[in-house]
Amino acid sequence: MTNQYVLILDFGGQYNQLIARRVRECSVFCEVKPHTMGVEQIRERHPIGIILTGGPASVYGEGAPSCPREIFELGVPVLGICYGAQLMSHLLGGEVGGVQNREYGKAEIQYLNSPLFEGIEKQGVCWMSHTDQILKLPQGFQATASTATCPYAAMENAERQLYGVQFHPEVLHTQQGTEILKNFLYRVCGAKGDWQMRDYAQRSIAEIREKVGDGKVLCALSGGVDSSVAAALLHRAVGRQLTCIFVDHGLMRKNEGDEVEEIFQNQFGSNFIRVDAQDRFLSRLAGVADPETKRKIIGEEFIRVFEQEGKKIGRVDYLVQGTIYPDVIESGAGEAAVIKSHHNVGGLPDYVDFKEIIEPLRMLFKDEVRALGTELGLPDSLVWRQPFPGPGLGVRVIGAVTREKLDILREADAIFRDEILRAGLQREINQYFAVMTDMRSVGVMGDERTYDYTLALRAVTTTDFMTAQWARIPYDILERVSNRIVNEVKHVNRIVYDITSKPPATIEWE
Ligand SMILES: Nc1ncnc2c1ncn2[C@@H]1O[C@H](COP(=O)(O)OP(=O)(O)OP(=O)(O)O)[C@@H](O)[C@H]1O
Ligand SMILES: O=c1[nH]c(=O)c2[nH+]cn([C@@H]3O[C@H](COP(=O)(O)O)[C@@H](O)[C@H]3O)c2[nH]1
Ligand SMILES: NC(=O)CC[C@H](N)C(=O)O
Ligand SMILES: [Mg+2]
Repeated sequence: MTNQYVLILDFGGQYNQLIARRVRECSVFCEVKPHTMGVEQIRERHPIGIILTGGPASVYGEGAPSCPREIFELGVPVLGICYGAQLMSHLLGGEVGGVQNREYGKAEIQYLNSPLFEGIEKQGVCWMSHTDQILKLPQGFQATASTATCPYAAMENAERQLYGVQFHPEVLHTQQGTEILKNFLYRVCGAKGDWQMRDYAQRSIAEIREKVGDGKVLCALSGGVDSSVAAALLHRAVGRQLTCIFVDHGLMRKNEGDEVEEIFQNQFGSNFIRVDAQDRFLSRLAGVADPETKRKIIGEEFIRVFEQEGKKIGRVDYLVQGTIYPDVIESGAGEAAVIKSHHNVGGLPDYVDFKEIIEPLRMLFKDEVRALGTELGLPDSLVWRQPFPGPGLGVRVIGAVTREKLDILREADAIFRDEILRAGLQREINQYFAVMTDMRSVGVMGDERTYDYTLALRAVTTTDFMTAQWARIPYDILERVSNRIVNEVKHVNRIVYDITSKPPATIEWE
């Protein structure tokens, strides 16, 4: 494991994991670490470059997060982004202050000569998100970019290899952002591009082995992409010490439990348990309509089932989950707001009876998890499965969950998925499913009045599931789906198609 290494010091910005992701995209290994890391620890890691992230604080505010001034003396190139650039300026004797024209969103930017901007158009669009800015450059620095309201949109001291940008190159709205980061890595830090997904796999396998030793591990396996990839990693790392556990909570799709059992009972060694926990989940959910409460109940029940089954195997120290980065950020990691409590993060109970939860994919985005799955040799049918949330149909039956509503939803959802498959759209559309609304309306069937449920269809295109577009499914396919559902599924007399993007909506309805 002798990959070149870039250290990202975290000051609490919203886009920090995106920085890490872009660096990985440039084939360079990196880690995000707290800004409190000491200089000695930093030195020991021999970084080829250091990136200081953005963050919500003001450098001159009380208790503002900082980093040791010595990192600018290590002879290692440093790139400060937004707060990171302001901090660099502040620590090196420049001046930072609030300005009237806070810049938020896209801005026209003019780039000057700099290794960071080599090979890119001098006029471009960047993404800004700040209320403070650098008012006076530290000694030895010069401005290398500007916008209408921000004269020091970039600064550098090329001799000392210190660079700062006020804008966010990691956000795709910054047209040449990836190029700029690449320039920092390759032209300034001397990166060779010696990192690949394969290295991520090897590194995590080694780390898992070291942590687990000869202990036993229980892997929560849903049959979905994330947990399959996590299980594959674990199986490589600890072989027969691994048991995979699949919980049928009664909120699975049509035939899903049997399909998962069939695929996985011999996939990662033969230690596979299927638990029928339908009654306990459904009875705890009875009459509960609030989405967050439902999610928390499901999150807790999952853990209690894992604990119980763990005890049956003997002493199990580690629980593995296929948690990925969007689950973490939406559940309100660090400074971020809670959007919804993913069952495996924000929905976890306070007390969990395992020594540790291992989440080897916690920092990865969905498309990176897929790449890793392919790297580990998982079949395409698994790697490209559409995601299915842990709380399952529990968050797709709006309001209180009943067996009747679940049954209706299962049938309708199966028809929708079947038609998408028949139309060959399953790769193009990244997630598609039916939602059982909590609403009934009047219809007419066979000359008779009906008063039945409204069912919604949801389909989106996305790469990272953090933002999404509603899918433009051809009308004739929608029509066929609608006809089939109303004809084949009792108690549904109206179908609607969800045409909202994320944001402002989310992909799931609850
Ligand atoms: N029915 C289940 N039985 C056991 N574990 C589960 C179940 N559902 C979810 N989990 C656990 O919760 C984690 C998060 O669920 P999530 O749906 O995000 O991931 P996934 O099912 O592995 O992948 P995908 O996003 O493709 O559905 C899973 O990785 C798995 O560890
Ligand atoms: O395992 C999960 N546990 C959850 O609690 C959960 N909630 C949403 N999702 C999935 O996450 C992606 C983004 O969904 P939202 O736009 O609805 O937040 C979509 O792919 C959702 O299906 C979940 N997955
Ligand atoms: N995005 C950022 O890093 C913001 C930095 C600082 N809080 C500002 O408002 O200017
Ligand atoms: Mg899932």
